Amino acid sequence: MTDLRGIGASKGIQIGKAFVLQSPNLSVKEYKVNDIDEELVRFEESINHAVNDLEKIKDHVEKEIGEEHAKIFSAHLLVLQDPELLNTVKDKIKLEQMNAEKALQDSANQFITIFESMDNEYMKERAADIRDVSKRVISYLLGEPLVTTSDITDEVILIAHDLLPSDTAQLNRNYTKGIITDIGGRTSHSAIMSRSMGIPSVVGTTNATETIKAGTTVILDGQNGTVIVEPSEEEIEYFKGKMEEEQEREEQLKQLINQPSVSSDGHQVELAANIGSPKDLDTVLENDAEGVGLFRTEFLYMDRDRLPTEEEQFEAYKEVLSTLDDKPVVIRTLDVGGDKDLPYLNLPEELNPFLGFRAIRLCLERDDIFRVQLRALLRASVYGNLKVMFPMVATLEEFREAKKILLEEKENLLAEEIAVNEDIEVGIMVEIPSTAVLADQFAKEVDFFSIGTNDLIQYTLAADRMNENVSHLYQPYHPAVLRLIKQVIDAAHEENKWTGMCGEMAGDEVAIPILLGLGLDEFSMSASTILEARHQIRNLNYEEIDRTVEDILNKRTNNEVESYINKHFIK
Ligand SMILES: C=C(OP(=O)(O)O)C(=O)O
Ligand SMILES: [Mg+2]
Repeated sequence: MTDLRGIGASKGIQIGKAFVLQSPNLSVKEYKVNDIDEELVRFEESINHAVNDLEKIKDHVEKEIGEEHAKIFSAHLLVLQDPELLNTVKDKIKLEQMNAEKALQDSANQFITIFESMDNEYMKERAADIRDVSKRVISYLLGEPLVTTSDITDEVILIAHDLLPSDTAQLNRNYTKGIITDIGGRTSHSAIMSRSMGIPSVVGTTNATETIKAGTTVILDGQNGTVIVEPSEEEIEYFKGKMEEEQEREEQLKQLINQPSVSSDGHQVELAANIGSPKDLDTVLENDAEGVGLFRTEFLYMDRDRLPTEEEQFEAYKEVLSTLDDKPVVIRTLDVGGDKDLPYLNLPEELNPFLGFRAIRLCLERDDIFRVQLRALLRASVYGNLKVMFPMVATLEEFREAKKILLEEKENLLAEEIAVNEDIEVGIMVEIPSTAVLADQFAKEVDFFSIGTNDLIQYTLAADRMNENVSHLYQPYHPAVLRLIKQVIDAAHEENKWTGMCGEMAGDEVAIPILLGLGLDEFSMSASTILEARHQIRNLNYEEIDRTVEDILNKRTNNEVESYINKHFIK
Protein backbone atom coordinates (compact mmCIF):
# COMPACT_ATOMS: atom_id res chain seq x y z
CA MET A 1 0.00 0.00 0.00
CA THR A 2 1.34 3.43 -0.93
CA ASP A 3 -0.18 6.75 -0.07
CA LEU A 4 0.26 9.80 -2.25
CA ARG A 5 -0.36 13.33 -1.21
CA GLY A 6 -1.39 16.10 -3.56
CA ILE A 7 -3.70 19.05 -3.70
CA GLY A 8 -7.42 18.35 -3.39
CA ALA A 9 -8.72 20.04 -6.54
CA SER A 10 -12.27 18.75 -6.89
CA LYS A 11 -14.00 17.25 -3.90
CA GLY A 12 -15.52 13.81 -3.69
CA ILE A 13 -14.30 10.28 -3.01
CA GLN A 14 -13.86 7.66 -5.69
CA ILE A 15 -12.63 4.07 -5.70
CA GLY A 16 -11.64 2.46 -8.98
CA LYS A 17 -9.04 0.93 -11.28
CA ALA A 18 -6.23 3.14 -12.54
CA PHE A 19 -5.98 4.11 -16.21
CA VAL A 20 -2.52 5.59 -16.75
CA LEU A 21 -2.11 8.15 -19.50
CA GLN A 22 1.58 8.23 -20.30
CA SER A 23 3.50 9.81 -23.15
CA PRO A 24 5.73 7.12 -24.65
CA ASN A 25 9.31 7.83 -25.65
CA LEU A 26 9.08 8.44 -29.39
CA SER A 27 12.71 9.18 -30.18
CA VAL A 28 13.60 7.69 -33.56
CA LYS A 29 16.92 6.08 -34.54
CA GLU A 30 18.08 5.48 -38.11
CA TYR A 31 19.21 2.04 -39.33
CA LYS A 32 19.53 0.20 -42.65
CA VAL A 33 16.90 -2.43 -43.40
CA ASN A 34 17.77 -5.65 -45.24
CA ASP A 35 14.27 -6.79 -46.17
CA ILE A 36 12.66 -3.86 -47.96
CA ASP A 37 9.34 -5.64 -48.61
CA GLU A 38 8.99 -6.51 -44.95
CA GLU A 39 9.67 -2.89 -43.98
CA LEU A 40 7.01 -1.68 -46.43
CA VAL A 41 4.51 -4.10 -44.85
CA ARG A 42 5.46 -2.86 -41.37
CA PHE A 43 4.80 0.67 -42.55
CA GLU A 44 1.40 -0.26 -44.06
CA GLU A 45 0.36 -2.04 -40.88
CA SER A 46 1.20 0.93 -38.70
CA ILE A 47 -0.79 3.18 -41.01
CA ASN A 48 -3.77 0.81 -40.66
CA HIS A 49 -3.52 0.86 -36.86
CA ALA A 50 -3.44 4.65 -36.90
CA VAL A 51 -6.47 4.78 -39.23
CA ASN A 52 -8.37 2.48 -36.85
CA ASP A 53 -7.49 4.68 -33.87
CA LEU A 54 -8.51 7.87 -35.62
CA GLU A 55 -11.81 6.46 -36.82
CA LYS A 56 -12.62 5.38 -33.26
CA ILE A 57 -11.71 8.77 -31.84
CA LYS A 58 -13.65 10.57 -34.57
CA ASP A 59 -16.82 8.53 -33.85
CA HIS A 60 -16.44 9.11 -30.14
CA VAL A 61 -15.92 12.87 -30.46
CA GLU A 62 -18.82 13.11 -32.94
CA LYS A 63 -21.16 11.42 -30.47
CA GLU A 64 -19.94 12.98 -27.25
CA ILE A 65 -18.88 16.46 -28.28
CA GLY A 66 -20.26 17.29 -31.68
CA GLU A 67 -19.53 17.03 -35.38
CA GLU A 68 -17.68 20.30 -35.53
CA HIS A 69 -14.97 19.05 -33.18
CA ALA A 70 -14.66 15.76 -35.04
CA LYS A 71 -13.61 17.49 -38.26
CA ILE A 72 -10.01 17.67 -37.18
CA PHE A 73 -9.86 13.88 -37.09
CA SER A 74 -11.26 13.68 -40.63
CA ALA A 75 -8.39 15.94 -41.66
CA HIS A 76 -5.96 13.61 -39.89
CA LEU A 77 -7.40 10.63 -41.74
CA LEU A 78 -6.85 12.45 -45.04
CA VAL A 79 -3.16 12.83 -44.22
CA LEU A 80 -2.91 9.05 -43.94
CA GLN A 81 -4.26 8.71 -47.49
CA ASP A 82 -2.08 11.40 -49.00
CA PRO A 83 -0.10 9.72 -51.82
CA GLU A 84 2.55 12.42 -51.86
CA LEU A 85 3.52 11.85 -48.25
CA LEU A 86 3.15 8.07 -48.40
CA ASN A 87 5.19 7.75 -51.60
CA THR A 88 7.98 9.93 -50.24
CA VAL A 89 8.24 7.59 -47.25
CA LYS A 90 8.12 4.45 -49.41
CA ASP A 91 10.79 5.83 -51.75
CA LYS A 92 13.11 6.44 -48.81
CA ILE A 93 12.56 2.86 -47.63
CA LYS A 94 13.12 1.43 -51.11
CA LEU A 95 15.94 3.62 -52.41
CA GLU A 96 17.84 4.37 -49.21
CA GLN A 97 17.01 1.16 -47.30
CA MET A 98 15.94 3.47 -44.51
CA ASN A 99 13.86 2.14 -41.59
CA ALA A 100 10.21 3.16 -41.77
CA GLU A 101 10.07 5.34 -38.64
CA LYS A 102 13.06 7.43 -39.74
CA ALA A 103 11.74 7.61 -43.31
CA LEU A 104 8.39 8.86 -42.03
CA GLN A 105 9.92 11.34 -39.62
CA ASP A 106 12.18 12.82 -42.32
CA SER A 107 9.40 13.00 -44.92
CA ALA A 108 6.94 14.52 -42.45
CA ASN A 109 9.49 17.14 -41.40
CA GLN A 110 10.13 17.97 -45.06
CA PHE A 111 6.41 18.70 -45.63
CA ILE A 112 5.97 20.48 -42.28
CA THR A 113 8.85 22.88 -43.05
CA ILE A 114 7.40 23.73 -46.47
CA PHE A 115 3.82 24.23 -45.20
CA GLU A 116 4.84 26.23 -42.16
CA SER A 117 6.88 28.66 -44.22
CA MET A 118 3.83 29.53 -46.36
CA ASP A 119 1.91 32.63 -45.42
CA ASN A 120 -1.35 30.75 -45.46
CA GLU A 121 -3.36 29.69 -42.40
CA TYR A 122 -4.78 26.63 -44.16
CA MET A 123 -1.33 25.26 -45.04
CA LYS A 124 -0.10 25.94 -41.49
CA GLU A 125 -2.99 23.84 -40.19
CA ARG A 126 -1.98 21.03 -42.56
CA ALA A 127 1.53 21.14 -41.06
CA ALA A 128 0.01 20.64 -37.60
CA ASP A 129 -2.07 17.71 -38.91
CA ILE A 130 0.99 16.01 -40.37
CA ARG A 131 2.89 16.45 -37.10
CA ASP A 132 0.08 14.86 -35.05
CA VAL A 133 -0.58 12.01 -37.42
CA SER A 134 3.04 11.03 -38.01
CA LYS A 135 3.52 10.88 -34.24
CA ARG A 136 0.72 8.34 -34.03
CA VAL A 137 2.14 6.17 -36.85
CA ILE A 138 5.67 6.36 -35.42
CA SER A 139 4.31 5.25 -32.04
CA TYR A 140 3.05 2.04 -33.68
CA LEU A 141 6.31 1.50 -35.58
CA LEU A 142 8.19 1.77 -32.28
CA GLY A 143 5.74 -0.59 -30.56
CA GLU A 144 4.75 2.17 -28.11
CA PRO A 145 1.13 2.94 -29.04
CA LEU A 146 -0.17 6.31 -27.87
CA VAL A 147 -2.77 6.12 -25.15
CA THR A 148 -5.39 8.86 -25.20
CA THR A 149 -8.37 9.68 -23.02
CA SER A 150 -10.64 8.50 -25.82
CA ASP A 151 -9.33 4.94 -25.15
CA ILE A 152 -11.24 4.97 -21.85
CA THR A 153 -14.24 2.72 -22.33
CA ASP A 154 -14.80 1.53 -18.78
CA GLU A 155 -15.16 3.21 -15.39
CA VAL A 156 -11.68 4.25 -14.27
CA ILE A 157 -9.61 6.69 -12.26
CA LEU A 158 -7.48 8.60 -14.76
CA ILE A 159 -3.80 9.05 -13.86
CA ALA A 160 -1.87 11.60 -15.95
CA HIS A 161 1.17 13.81 -15.75
CA ASP A 162 -1.14 16.72 -16.58
CA LEU A 163 -4.30 17.03 -18.67
CA LEU A 164 -4.21 19.13 -21.80
CA PRO A 165 -7.36 20.71 -23.26
CA SER A 166 -7.24 18.12 -26.07
CA ASP A 167 -7.27 15.36 -23.43
CA THR A 168 -10.28 16.86 -21.66
CA ALA A 169 -12.09 17.39 -24.97
CA GLN A 170 -11.97 13.66 -25.68
CA LEU A 171 -12.72 12.60 -22.12
CA ASN A 172 -15.79 10.52 -21.48
CA ARG A 173 -17.41 11.98 -18.38
CA ASN A 174 -19.44 8.87 -17.67
CA TYR A 175 -16.40 6.63 -17.45
CA THR A 176 -13.86 8.96 -15.84
CA LYS A 177 -14.71 8.72 -12.16
CA GLY A 178 -11.67 10.53 -10.82
CA ILE A 179 -8.50 12.30 -11.95
CA ILE A 180 -5.02 12.24 -10.40
CA THR A 181 -2.14 14.26 -11.88
CA ASP A 182 1.57 14.68 -11.20
CA ILE A 183 1.70 18.44 -11.60
CA GLY A 184 -0.51 21.48 -11.12
CA GLY A 185 -2.23 23.40 -8.36
CA ARG A 186 -5.82 24.22 -7.41
CA THR A 187 -6.08 26.73 -10.22
CA SER A 188 -4.34 24.84 -13.04
CA HIS A 189 -6.28 23.85 -16.14
CA SER A 190 -6.83 20.21 -15.12
CA ALA A 191 -8.08 21.27 -11.66
CA ILE A 192 -10.53 23.81 -13.06
CA MET A 193 -11.80 21.38 -15.69
CA SER A 194 -12.30 18.55 -13.20
CA ARG A 195 -14.29 20.85 -10.93
CA SER A 196 -16.48 22.12 -13.73
CA MET A 197 -17.17 18.53 -14.83
CA GLY A 198 -17.86 17.52 -11.21
CA ILE A 199 -15.15 14.82 -11.31
CA PRO A 200 -13.24 14.37 -8.01
CA SER A 201 -9.53 15.06 -8.47
CA VAL A 202 -6.18 15.30 -6.75
CA VAL A 203 -3.47 17.26 -8.60
CA GLY A 204 0.22 17.91 -7.98
CA THR A 205 1.08 14.48 -6.50
CA THR A 206 4.51 14.73 -8.21
CA ASN A 207 4.83 11.05 -9.10
CA ALA A 208 1.42 9.40 -9.55
CA THR A 209 2.22 8.24 -13.10
CA GLU A 210 5.41 6.57 -11.84
CA THR A 211 3.94 5.05 -8.70
CA ILE A 212 0.57 3.81 -9.91
CA LYS A 213 0.49 0.88 -12.32
CA ALA A 214 -2.37 0.56 -14.80
CA GLY A 215 -5.19 -1.57 -13.43
CA THR A 216 -4.38 -1.22 -9.72
CA THR A 217 -7.15 -0.16 -7.37
CA VAL A 218 -6.90 3.37 -6.01
CA ILE A 219 -8.98 5.48 -3.66
CA LEU A 220 -8.89 9.20 -4.18
CA ASP A 221 -10.17 11.80 -1.77
CA GLY A 222 -10.54 15.09 -3.59
CA GLN A 223 -11.32 16.97 -0.40
CA ASN A 224 -8.12 16.12 1.46
CA GLY A 225 -5.90 15.62 -1.58
CA THR A 226 -4.97 12.05 -0.69
CA VAL A 227 -4.62 8.92 -2.80
CA ILE A 228 -4.40 5.37 -1.47
CA VAL A 229 -2.86 2.87 -3.87
CA GLU A 230 -3.86 -0.81 -3.44
CA PRO A 231 -6.05 -0.19 -0.39
CA SER A 232 -6.91 -2.88 2.14
CA GLU A 233 -10.46 -4.31 2.43
CA GLU A 234 -11.01 -2.23 5.57
CA GLU A 235 -9.97 0.95 3.80
CA ILE A 236 -12.32 0.20 0.91
CA GLU A 237 -15.19 -0.40 3.33
CA TYR A 238 -14.42 2.79 5.24
CA PHE A 239 -14.34 4.95 2.10
CA LYS A 240 -17.48 3.34 0.69
CA GLY A 241 -19.22 4.48 3.87
CA LYS A 242 -17.89 8.00 3.32
CA MET A 243 -19.14 7.94 -0.28
CA GLU A 244 -22.62 7.09 0.97
CA GLU A 245 -22.48 9.99 3.42
CA GLU A 246 -21.48 12.29 0.55
CA GLN A 247 -24.43 11.12 -1.53
CA GLU A 248 -26.81 11.80 1.35
CA ARG A 249 -25.34 15.27 1.75
CA GLU A 250 -25.86 15.96 -1.97
CA GLU A 251 -29.48 14.87 -1.68
CA GLN A 252 -30.02 17.24 1.25
CA LEU A 253 -28.45 20.14 -0.63
CA LYS A 254 -30.88 19.63 -3.49
CA GLN A 255 -33.57 21.08 -1.22
CA LEU A 256 -31.89 24.45 -1.72
CA ILE A 257 -32.72 24.49 -5.42
CA ASN A 258 -34.89 27.53 -6.19
CA GLN A 259 -34.11 29.05 -2.78
CA PRO A 260 -32.49 32.49 -2.67
CA SER A 261 -28.82 32.93 -1.75
CA VAL A 262 -29.51 35.09 1.25
CA SER A 263 -27.89 35.36 4.68
CA SER A 264 -29.91 34.58 7.82
CA ASP A 265 -30.52 38.34 8.26
CA GLY A 266 -31.62 39.02 4.70
CA HIS A 267 -28.47 40.11 2.79
CA GLN A 268 -28.80 38.69 -0.71
CA VAL A 269 -25.97 37.85 -3.13
CA GLU A 270 -25.77 36.17 -6.53
CA LEU A 271 -24.23 32.71 -6.90
CA ALA A 272 -23.10 32.14 -10.48
CA ALA A 273 -21.17 29.43 -12.30
CA ASN A 274 -17.83 29.35 -14.11
CA ILE A 275 -17.96 27.47 -17.39
CA GLY A 276 -15.51 26.55 -20.16
CA SER A 277 -17.93 25.53 -22.89
CA PRO A 278 -21.64 24.98 -23.59
CA LYS A 279 -21.04 21.37 -22.51
CA ASP A 280 -21.01 22.60 -18.91
CA LEU A 281 -24.57 23.94 -19.12
CA ASP A 282 -26.21 20.77 -17.75
CA THR A 283 -24.28 21.08 -14.47
CA VAL A 284 -25.10 24.80 -14.37
CA LEU A 285 -28.82 24.09 -14.56
CA GLU A 286 -28.74 21.07 -12.22
CA ASN A 287 -27.07 23.17 -9.53
CA ASP A 288 -29.41 26.12 -9.91
CA ALA A 289 -26.77 28.73 -10.78
CA GLU A 290 -28.20 32.25 -10.81
CA GLY A 291 -26.09 33.16 -13.82
CA VAL A 292 -22.74 32.54 -15.46
CA GLY A 293 -20.08 34.68 -13.82
CA LEU A 294 -17.27 33.56 -16.10
CA PHE A 295 -17.28 31.84 -19.48
CA ARG A 296 -13.62 31.09 -20.19
CA THR A 297 -13.83 31.36 -23.98
CA GLU A 298 -10.22 30.29 -24.54
CA PHE A 299 -11.30 26.66 -24.35
CA LEU A 300 -13.14 27.20 -27.65
CA TYR A 301 -9.74 28.09 -29.10
CA MET A 302 -7.74 25.41 -27.32
CA ASP A 303 -9.52 22.19 -28.23
CA ARG A 304 -8.82 22.52 -31.95
CA ASP A 305 -5.80 23.27 -34.10
CA ARG A 306 -6.97 26.51 -35.69
CA LEU A 307 -8.86 29.62 -34.67
CA PRO A 308 -12.62 29.09 -34.24
CA THR A 309 -14.60 30.99 -36.87
CA GLU A 310 -17.04 33.81 -36.07
CA GLU A 311 -19.91 31.42 -36.81
CA GLU A 312 -18.58 28.68 -34.51
CA GLN A 313 -18.16 31.18 -31.69
CA PHE A 314 -21.55 32.77 -32.32
CA GLU A 315 -23.23 29.35 -31.99
CA ALA A 316 -21.45 28.63 -28.69
CA TYR A 317 -22.28 32.05 -27.18
CA LYS A 318 -25.87 31.91 -28.41
CA GLU A 319 -26.36 28.48 -26.84
CA VAL A 320 -25.11 29.68 -23.46
CA LEU A 321 -27.10 32.93 -23.55
CA SER A 322 -30.36 31.39 -24.65
CA THR A 323 -30.07 28.51 -22.17
CA LEU A 324 -29.58 30.97 -19.32
CA ASP A 325 -32.58 32.96 -20.54
CA ASP A 326 -32.55 36.38 -18.86
CA LYS A 327 -29.99 35.44 -16.19
CA PRO A 328 -26.70 37.34 -16.43
CA VAL A 329 -23.91 35.73 -18.46
CA VAL A 330 -20.42 37.19 -18.22
CA ILE A 331 -18.37 36.15 -21.22
CA ARG A 332 -14.66 36.81 -20.99
CA THR A 333 -12.73 37.55 -24.16
CA LEU A 334 -9.79 35.35 -25.12
CA ASP A 335 -7.34 34.79 -22.26
CA VAL A 336 -4.49 32.74 -23.72
CA GLY A 337 -0.87 32.78 -22.70
CA GLY A 338 0.49 31.86 -19.28
CA ASP A 339 -0.37 28.20 -18.82
CA LYS A 340 -2.87 28.31 -21.70
CA ASP A 341 -1.03 27.85 -24.97
CA LEU A 342 -2.41 28.05 -28.51
CA PRO A 343 0.27 26.15 -30.45
CA TYR A 344 -1.15 27.16 -33.82
CA LEU A 345 -0.48 30.84 -33.16
CA ASN A 346 3.24 30.01 -32.98
CA LEU A 347 3.83 32.55 -30.24
CA PRO A 348 7.46 33.00 -29.24
CA GLU A 349 8.65 31.06 -26.16
CA GLU A 350 8.87 33.37 -23.16
CA LEU A 351 10.97 33.33 -20.03
CA ASN A 352 8.06 34.51 -17.88
CA PRO A 353 4.85 33.50 -19.68
CA PHE A 354 2.58 34.60 -16.80
CA LEU A 355 4.05 38.09 -17.11
CA GLY A 356 4.17 38.04 -20.87
CA PHE A 357 2.28 38.43 -24.07
CA ARG A 358 -1.13 37.12 -23.06
CA ALA A 359 -4.87 37.82 -22.84
CA ILE A 360 -5.85 41.43 -23.63
CA ARG A 361 -2.23 42.27 -24.51
CA LEU A 362 -2.33 39.72 -27.30
CA CYS A 363 -5.85 40.69 -28.40
CA LEU A 364 -4.98 44.37 -28.75
CA GLU A 365 -1.93 43.46 -30.84
CA ARG A 366 -3.79 40.82 -32.91
CA ASP A 367 -7.04 42.72 -33.30
CA ASP A 368 -7.87 40.56 -36.33
CA ILE A 369 -8.48 37.70 -33.85
CA PHE A 370 -10.12 39.98 -31.28
CA ARG A 371 -12.59 41.54 -33.72
CA VAL A 372 -13.88 38.12 -34.85
CA GLN A 373 -14.66 37.24 -31.23
CA LEU A 374 -16.31 40.60 -30.52
CA ARG A 375 -18.52 40.30 -33.59
CA ALA A 376 -19.62 36.82 -32.52
CA LEU A 377 -20.37 38.11 -29.01
CA LEU A 378 -22.30 41.14 -30.23
CA ARG A 379 -24.36 39.04 -32.63
CA ALA A 380 -25.17 36.58 -29.83
CA SER A 381 -26.06 39.42 -27.42
CA VAL A 382 -29.70 39.53 -28.57
CA TYR A 383 -30.27 36.00 -27.23
CA GLY A 384 -29.84 36.79 -23.54
CA ASN A 385 -28.31 38.96 -20.87
CA LEU A 386 -24.70 39.32 -22.05
CA LYS A 387 -21.94 41.10 -20.16
CA VAL A 388 -18.55 41.33 -21.86
CA MET A 389 -15.40 41.13 -19.75
CA PHE A 390 -11.75 41.80 -20.67
CA PRO A 391 -9.03 39.72 -18.95
CA MET A 392 -5.66 40.79 -17.52
CA VAL A 393 -6.26 44.51 -17.77
CA ALA A 394 -3.29 46.35 -16.24
CA THR A 395 -3.90 49.92 -17.40
CA LEU A 396 -6.82 52.18 -18.19
CA GLU A 397 -5.53 52.64 -21.73
CA GLU A 398 -5.93 48.92 -22.35
CA PHE A 399 -9.52 49.02 -21.18
CA ARG A 400 -10.30 52.10 -23.27
CA GLU A 401 -8.70 50.59 -26.38
CA ALA A 402 -10.53 47.26 -25.98
CA LYS A 403 -13.86 49.02 -25.42
CA LYS A 404 -13.23 51.25 -28.45
CA ILE A 405 -12.74 48.19 -30.66
CA LEU A 406 -15.92 46.65 -29.22
CA LEU A 407 -17.90 49.78 -30.06
CA GLU A 408 -16.40 49.91 -33.56
CA GLU A 409 -17.53 46.34 -34.22
CA LYS A 410 -20.96 47.20 -32.85
CA GLU A 411 -21.21 50.10 -35.32
CA ASN A 412 -20.07 47.83 -38.15
CA LEU A 413 -22.78 45.29 -37.34
CA LEU A 414 -25.47 47.94 -37.08
CA ALA A 415 -24.34 49.30 -40.46
CA GLU A 416 -24.83 45.76 -41.82
CA GLU A 417 -28.30 45.82 -40.25
CA ILE A 418 -27.45 43.05 -37.83
CA ALA A 419 -29.21 43.40 -34.47
CA VAL A 420 -27.14 44.01 -31.33
CA ASN A 421 -28.34 44.34 -27.72
CA GLU A 422 -28.08 47.99 -26.68
CA ASP A 423 -27.54 47.32 -22.95
CA ILE A 424 -24.41 45.22 -22.82
CA GLU A 425 -22.38 45.90 -19.69
CA VAL A 426 -18.62 46.01 -20.26
CA GLY A 427 -16.36 45.13 -17.37
CA ILE A 428 -12.91 43.87 -16.50
CA MET A 429 -11.21 41.14 -14.54
CA VAL A 430 -9.26 42.54 -11.60
CA GLU A 431 -6.38 40.11 -11.42
CA ILE A 432 -3.35 42.39 -11.61
CA PRO A 433 -2.41 44.33 -8.45
CA SER A 434 -2.03 47.65 -10.34
CA THR A 435 -5.70 47.48 -11.31
CA ALA A 436 -6.82 46.60 -7.79
CA VAL A 437 -4.83 49.51 -6.38
CA LEU A 438 -6.27 51.90 -8.96
CA ALA A 439 -9.79 50.48 -8.73
CA ASP A 440 -11.28 53.89 -7.85
CA GLN A 441 -10.21 55.25 -11.25
CA PHE A 442 -11.27 52.15 -13.17
CA ALA A 443 -14.66 52.16 -11.40
CA LYS A 444 -15.53 55.45 -13.09
CA GLU A 445 -15.22 53.85 -16.53
CA VAL A 446 -16.14 50.17 -16.29
CA ASP A 447 -19.61 48.75 -15.67
CA PHE A 448 -18.42 46.04 -13.30
CA PHE A 449 -15.42 44.26 -11.84
CA SER A 450 -14.85 40.55 -11.46
CA ILE A 451 -11.93 39.74 -9.20
CA GLY A 452 -9.73 36.98 -10.58
CA THR A 453 -8.06 35.76 -7.43
CA ASN A 454 -6.31 32.85 -9.15
CA ASP A 455 -4.00 35.36 -10.76
CA LEU A 456 -4.33 38.19 -8.24
CA ILE A 457 -2.91 35.95 -5.48
CA GLN A 458 0.02 34.77 -7.60
CA TYR A 459 0.93 38.31 -8.61
CA THR A 460 0.50 39.77 -5.12
CA LEU A 461 2.70 37.16 -3.43
CA ALA A 462 4.93 36.51 -6.48
CA ALA A 463 4.15 32.79 -6.20
CA ASP A 464 3.48 30.88 -9.43
CA ARG A 465 0.01 29.30 -9.23
CA MET A 466 1.28 26.21 -11.09
CA ASN A 467 4.36 25.50 -9.01
CA GLU A 468 3.96 22.97 -6.16
CA ASN A 469 7.27 24.14 -4.66
CA VAL A 470 5.90 27.57 -3.84
CA SER A 471 2.32 26.52 -3.14
CA HIS A 472 2.81 27.39 0.58
CA LEU A 473 3.16 31.02 -0.55
CA TYR A 474 0.01 30.94 -2.63
CA GLN A 475 -2.07 32.34 0.24
CA PRO A 476 -5.69 33.30 -0.51
CA TYR A 477 -6.35 34.71 2.97
CA HIS A 478 -3.17 36.74 3.16
CA PRO A 479 -4.25 40.13 4.57
CA ALA A 480 -2.59 41.87 1.60
CA VAL A 481 -4.87 39.97 -0.77
CA LEU A 482 -7.93 40.67 1.41
CA ARG A 483 -7.16 44.39 1.55
CA LEU A 484 -6.88 44.54 -2.24
CA ILE A 485 -10.24 42.78 -2.53
CA LYS A 486 -11.84 45.23 -0.11
CA GLN A 487 -10.41 48.16 -2.05
CA VAL A 488 -11.94 46.88 -5.29
CA ILE A 489 -15.39 46.23 -3.81
CA ASP A 490 -15.49 49.61 -2.07
CA ALA A 491 -14.35 51.46 -5.21
CA ALA A 492 -17.09 49.83 -7.27
CA HIS A 493 -19.79 50.58 -4.71
CA GLU A 494 -18.67 54.20 -4.51
CA GLU A 495 -19.61 54.47 -8.21
CA ASN A 496 -22.75 52.33 -7.88
CA LYS A 497 -21.18 49.48 -9.81
CA TRP A 498 -21.14 45.82 -8.84
CA THR A 499 -18.22 43.52 -8.06
CA GLY A 500 -18.07 39.79 -8.56
CA MET A 501 -15.35 37.24 -8.05
CA CYS A 502 -14.66 34.43 -10.47
CA GLY A 503 -11.39 33.13 -9.03
CA GLU A 504 -11.54 29.84 -7.12
CA MET A 505 -11.64 31.76 -3.85
CA ALA A 506 -15.29 32.67 -4.46
CA GLY A 507 -16.34 29.07 -3.73
CA ASP A 508 -13.96 28.53 -0.82
CA GLU A 509 -15.58 27.76 2.53
CA VAL A 510 -13.12 29.89 4.54
CA ALA A 511 -13.23 32.81 2.11
CA ILE A 512 -17.01 32.99 1.77
CA PRO A 513 -17.73 34.60 5.19
CA ILE A 514 -15.00 37.20 4.58
CA LEU A 515 -16.22 38.02 1.06
CA LEU A 516 -19.80 38.28 2.29
CA GLY A 517 -18.67 40.68 5.00
CA LEU A 518 -16.70 42.74 2.49
CA GLY A 519 -19.89 43.20 0.47
CA LEU A 520 -19.07 41.10 -2.62
CA ASP A 521 -22.14 41.14 -4.88
CA GLU A 522 -21.60 38.09 -7.06
CA PHE A 523 -19.74 34.84 -6.29
CA SER A 524 -18.87 32.78 -9.37
CA MET A 525 -17.59 29.25 -8.87
CA SER A 526 -17.67 25.77 -10.35
CA ALA A 527 -21.32 24.82 -10.57
CA SER A 528 -20.87 21.77 -8.35
CA THR A 529 -20.08 23.98 -5.31
CA ILE A 530 -23.03 26.37 -5.67
CA LEU A 531 -25.51 24.57 -3.43
CA GLU A 532 -22.89 24.06 -0.72
CA ALA A 533 -22.10 27.81 -0.86
CA ARG A 534 -25.81 28.67 -0.72
CA HIS A 535 -26.19 26.47 2.34
CA GLN A 536 -23.26 28.22 4.03
CA ILE A 537 -24.48 31.74 3.21
CA ARG A 538 -28.00 31.01 4.42
CA ASN A 539 -26.51 30.07 7.78
CA LEU A 540 -24.30 33.16 8.12
CA ASN A 541 -25.31 36.44 9.72
CA TYR A 542 -24.22 39.37 7.55
CA GLU A 543 -24.41 41.99 10.33
CA GLU A 544 -22.22 39.88 12.58
CA ILE A 545 -19.49 39.47 9.96
CA ASP A 546 -19.77 43.08 8.90
CA ARG A 547 -18.88 44.02 12.47
CA THR A 548 -15.77 41.79 12.54
CA VAL A 549 -14.47 42.30 9.02
CA GLU A 550 -12.23 45.19 10.11
CA ASP A 551 -10.57 42.87 12.66
CA ILE A 552 -10.05 40.23 10.01
CA LEU A 553 -8.30 42.73 7.72
CA ASN A 554 -6.01 43.66 10.62
CA LYS A 555 -4.76 40.11 11.09
CA ARG A 556 -1.11 39.65 10.20
CA THR A 557 -0.92 36.35 8.38
CA ASN A 558 -2.87 33.94 6.20
CA ASN A 559 -2.95 31.42 9.06
CA GLU A 560 -4.28 33.93 11.57
CA VAL A 561 -7.17 34.75 9.24
CA GLU A 562 -7.87 31.09 8.52
CA SER A 563 -7.93 30.10 12.22
CA TYR A 564 -10.15 33.05 13.07
CA ILE A 565 -12.71 32.16 10.41
CA ASN A 566 -12.62 28.49 11.33
CA LYS A 567 -13.21 29.34 14.97
CA HIS A 568 -15.99 31.88 14.52
CA PHE A 569 -17.79 31.17 11.26
CA ILE A 570 -17.40 27.51 10.32
CA LYS A 571 -19.51 24.99 12.13
C1 LIG B 1 -10.67 33.43 -12.93
C2 LIG B 1 -9.42 33.69 -13.23
O1 LIG B 1 -8.93 33.47 -14.47
P1 LIG B 1 -8.12 32.17 -14.93
O2 LIG B 1 -8.17 31.17 -13.81
O3 LIG B 1 -8.78 31.70 -16.16
O4 LIG B 1 -6.75 32.74 -15.14
C3 LIG B 1 -8.48 34.18 -12.22
O5 LIG B 1 -7.34 34.54 -12.54
O6 LIG B 1 -8.89 34.19 -11.04
MG1 LIG C 1 -6.81 34.85 -14.61
